[in-house]
Order: sequence, then structure tokens, then C-alpha cells
Amino acid sequence: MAQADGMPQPRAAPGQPCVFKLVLLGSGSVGKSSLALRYVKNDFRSAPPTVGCAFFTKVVDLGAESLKLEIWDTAGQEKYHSVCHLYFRGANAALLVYDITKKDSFHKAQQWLQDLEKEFCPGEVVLMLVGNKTDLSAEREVTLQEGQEFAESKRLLFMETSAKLNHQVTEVFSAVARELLQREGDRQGQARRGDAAVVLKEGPARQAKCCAR
Ligand SMILES: Nc1nc2c(ncn2[C@@H]2O[C@H](COP(=O)(O)OP(=O)(O)OP(=O)(O)O)[C@@H](O)[C@H]2O)c(=O)[nH]1
Repeated sequence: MAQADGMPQPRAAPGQPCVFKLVLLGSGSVGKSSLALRYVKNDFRSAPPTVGCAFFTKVVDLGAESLKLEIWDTAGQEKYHSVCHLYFRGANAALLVYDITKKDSFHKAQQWLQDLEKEFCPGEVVLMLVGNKTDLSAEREVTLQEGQEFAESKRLLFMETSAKLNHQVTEVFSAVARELLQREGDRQGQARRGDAAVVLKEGPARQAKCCAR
């Protein structure tokens, strides 16, 4: 939901977890749908290429806190590239997925980052680089170090996964969810401090807007 300052804010009905929009971006066949399917339904199967966008939801339980992720799985085929931009508007988080056995998919993930940098302010969206298909490490074209170094240089979260073997898939989404809650907590803290400053200046109390969690 866009706010006056243009920052996408999570939504929350009273008593319900905050809802965050997460978008999966990357070349065709890197495993975006497989990661979503593995995470949401703990399933792995070959499916035809995504057309346009597929949509999943999942409540993430992080112990004391929970949140709901709306997962937008975009189509990676080049012919859908321009449509994907429509889907990442209003996103709170993005996974930039590449296939560790395809160097060009690593470069494409970097291009997606450039596109996101044009659309969002720094720090506005939680970004994670994900190198998928670690079960095919014999065919690896992108080293772990290359992924790590690029992620560090751009201050992205980073993990390698295998949707096929269910390796680090939950960890990816949990890490993003933790970061989203952390940033949301910081944002609310800042808003409260801002409100307190206004109260000191203007007198009568004004209630802080916050999501119910
Ligand atoms: N070996 C292996 N194959 C995988 C893995 N993840 C996905 N695949 C396979 O890679 C192919 C493409 O997977 P998808 O999940 O459809 O890829 P996608 O990125 O959603 O593709 P688009 O819909 O075209 O954007 C399928 O044959 C999957 O079974 C993985 O971790 N390991």
C-alpha cells in the first residue's frame, strides 16, 4: 500500500499479521516457481514455464512474531520482461534468483537489481540474491564466492539453495521475513520518535499509526 512518501508499507488488519509483498525475479528456468512451490507446499515437480505471474501466500511464524508473505512468482522468459515491472511495484522484498550452472542467469539477476534500483530508494526493499540448483554443483558456472562477493558489494542478503533437495529454501524466506520485521520495527520506532517530537513541540498527543502485531 503506497504511503504519502511513496514507501510501500505492509498491510495489517487488526489482530492479523502484517502482510508483505515479496517478488521472485530472475531468468527463465532458474527455479523461481520451484522455490515458491517447495516453500509453500513442500513439493517439487516440473511444471511448464510461468505465464505472466503466479501467486502464493504463506504465514511465516518466527516464534514471538509472525507475518504473511504474498509471494509473486514472475515469468522469467524474456518476452515477459516488461510485464514483470508491473509486478514488482509496491514490493517490500525481492528475491533475485539465478541458476548456479548458468552464468548468464547470474548476469540477468544483476540486471534485475539495476531495474529495482531505478524503481526503489536504497533500503526501501529487502533484497536477497539466491543461487539455486546446488544439487548440480558438478555443472557449476558461478562460484559461491562470486555470489557472495557480488551480494556483499551491493549489500544484498545471499544464500545458495536447492529447491529439488529442499536445501536452504525455508531459510531464504525466513531470513527475508526477519529482515522485513526488523525494518518495520525500526520504521515504527522512528515514526513514534517523530510523533514524540511533534508532541513536545505542539502539545496535545497524536496517536502513532502502526500495524497490529
Ligand atoms: N536440479 C534442479 N533442478 C531444479 C531446481 N529447481 C528447479 N529445477 C528445475 O528447473 C526447471 C525450471 O524450474 P522452474 O521452477 O519452472 O523455473 P522458473 O524460474 O520458475 O522458470 P520460468 O517460469 O520460465 O520463469 C524445472 O525443470 C525444475 O524442475 C533445483 O534446485 N535443482
